[in-house]
Amino acid sequence: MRKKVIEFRNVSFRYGDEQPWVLRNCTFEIYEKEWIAIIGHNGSGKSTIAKLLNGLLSPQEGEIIIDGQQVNQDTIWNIRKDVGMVFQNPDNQFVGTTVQDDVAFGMENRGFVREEMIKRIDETLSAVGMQDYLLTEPHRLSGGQKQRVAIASVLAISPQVLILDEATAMLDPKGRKEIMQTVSDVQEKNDLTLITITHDLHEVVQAERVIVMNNGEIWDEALPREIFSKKEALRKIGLDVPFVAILADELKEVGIKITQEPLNQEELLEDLWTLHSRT
Ligand SMILES: Nc1ncnc2c1ncn2[C@@H]1O[C@H](COP(=O)(O)OP(=O)(O)OP(=O)(O)O)[C@@H](O)[C@H]1O
Repeated sequence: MRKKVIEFRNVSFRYGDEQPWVLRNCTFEIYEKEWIAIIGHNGSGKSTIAKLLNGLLSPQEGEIIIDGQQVNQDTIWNIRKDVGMVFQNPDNQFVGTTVQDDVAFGMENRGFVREEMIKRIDETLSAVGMQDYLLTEPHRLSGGQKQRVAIASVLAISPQVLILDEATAMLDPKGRKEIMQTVSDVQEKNDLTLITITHDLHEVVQAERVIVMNNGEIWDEALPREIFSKKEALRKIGLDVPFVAILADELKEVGIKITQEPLNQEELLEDLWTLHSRT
């Protein structure tokens, strides 16, 4: 049985006493080494969940438990070591004048010894393919390279949980794909629990489980295939479905017997190929 790493218990949150609730009675669990995608329309509360997870915000109601510890003022520093976050805009995340200074920063704050820091800078930058840029100034990097360095900086403090909050949103499709490949590799190598908050459907189908937010509430929680089979309902709450799923429906309408809800082109082609070989 997998270990529970994150637990939201009846969490409600608002940004001020006079403000509307932006999360209402949210309950979910996330297990070690799981890859969870959180999706939902703009303003549905996804980033607020991320900020609650590493203690940037505290809920007015309910409890958040991370690796057995309730998130509160006493546990916050331990929890920030356990939960690393990468945001949308890489330029807001740099503090060092060179790539290596930047990766060192989080470790310096946590009192790592120099030899360990050098080892981790080397390991984490190699893991994201940026080992040749140690002395480069961050502003000279491309968007994708900046996000790689941001990921290395987070990995350097060995978190259990990595949260990517729209971390690929500013990249082109090729850059997105490359970053997600890197993320998937580091997740596997470091046994990370991964939470990706995203509007990108390619990222969503890669996850093991999807949490769908709607107006601050959990609307559904299921495998990507189950989620994307609810096409009409998803559209009603302002979400897209993968093109390949729409195409599969249209093929069914003209009498082609698609057997499963495809998540990508390969699955649809495989299905069509099997049908073709039977006829
Ligand atoms: N600092 C803040 N002060 C007041 N309200 C806020 C603040 N940050 C977010 N909100 C509001 O809280 C609600 C949820 O915002 P949140 O950023 O969590 O949504 P989201 O699902 O991540 O949206 P998006 O997909 O646009 O990033 C929105 O109505 C937003 O306007």
